[in-house]
Amino acid sequence: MAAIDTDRLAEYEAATSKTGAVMTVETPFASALQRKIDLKTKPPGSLGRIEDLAAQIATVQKTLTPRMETCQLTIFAADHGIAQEGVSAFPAEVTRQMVLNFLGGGAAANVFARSVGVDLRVVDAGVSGAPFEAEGLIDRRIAAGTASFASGPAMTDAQCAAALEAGQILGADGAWDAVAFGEMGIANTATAAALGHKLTGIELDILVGRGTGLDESGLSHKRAVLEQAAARTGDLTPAKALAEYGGFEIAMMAGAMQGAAASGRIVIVDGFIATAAALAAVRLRPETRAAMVFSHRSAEQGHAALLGALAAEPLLSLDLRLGEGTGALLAWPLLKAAAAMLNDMASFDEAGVAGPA
Ligand SMILES: O=C(O)c1ccc[n+]([C@@H]2O[C@H](COP(=O)([O-])O)[C@@H](O)[C@H]2O)c1
Ligand SMILES: Cc1cc2nc[nH]c2cc1C
Repeated sequence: MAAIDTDRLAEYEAATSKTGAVMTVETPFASALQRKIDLKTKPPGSLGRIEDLAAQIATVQKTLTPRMETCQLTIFAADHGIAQEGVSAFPAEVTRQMVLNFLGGGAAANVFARSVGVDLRVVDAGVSGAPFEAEGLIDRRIAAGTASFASGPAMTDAQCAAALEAGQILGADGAWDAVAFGEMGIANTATAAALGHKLTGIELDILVGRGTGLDESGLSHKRAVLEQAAARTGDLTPAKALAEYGGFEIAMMAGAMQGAAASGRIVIVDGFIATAAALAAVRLRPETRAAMVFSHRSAEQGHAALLGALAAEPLLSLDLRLGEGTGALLAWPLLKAAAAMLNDMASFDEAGVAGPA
């Protein structure tokens, strides 16, 4: 199956614990951090995963007083040649129409972003048709959609490298305490399943799901299309897998995750497609994993398996399957609360509360 660079995998595994939280290696910083958490007025460990989250945020920001006040969501949009094979319940035009909906402020991502105080921007990574003339859209178009990976590579190596690079720059700009990435692309659950399969060797039967709502026969057809497409190639390096079976929004999001992690930011990972992008980012640069917070477990069938491949334990499980970064937005308040716990909660000494007997 897909070739995994075992040297780099060891590096990645060393950076993560089984729960997906950053492993606390015994350093003076890690000890001081654990002590600070344990001295808060609560039985040790009683804030559960919020304690792990606080520790991860502090470790990524390299401070015992992390800031978690501002967050930006970037939505990457692109079209997929594989949509021509009838693998989605919706027509490909919806990608373009939803970009306009994001710009008009009417999509779920806009509504959630406003409700949790997150900034939102939209990037055209490669939507079919002519370039948009709409104001407010960031144009990083690689091409007007990928080619169908049923019959050949989705994109050239040069297009893949350009998408990763554009993403790296976007992921590192601004001055946000955390960044989240969402996507919009009809048929991109097919792309994410094929890419996930090539990156991990997990069977397509496990990774292929209903996406926007395929019925039983649609699902069988999608599986058959993807089985055939996957059989076109053998083992692939992560970069080749991304070019052969990826999408422009997925490659750009993978680059953005790398850029954000490299600049010391927390990266909030959304659903199934975003997790496929996260997997590509980590396979290409294992150190990216330490910055990732997995927001939720999508209802899309293959998401649990992809999360498992990243040793990731998501914060929420709400049966979402929308994408757009909606799950990441809903998890954002938990990150704020975790940092606030570390910064503002009284210690036993400060509050005059007796510690454990
Ligand atoms: O994020 C998820 O877990 C998720 C699961 C299913 C569908 N989606 C969204 O639905 C679109 C892809 O679905 P499909 O059926 O066209 O492959 C794409 O725009 C995604 O944002 C997203
Ligand atoms: C309407 C619609 C909105 C979406 N948002 C993300 N993926 C989507 C797919 C559809 C079909």
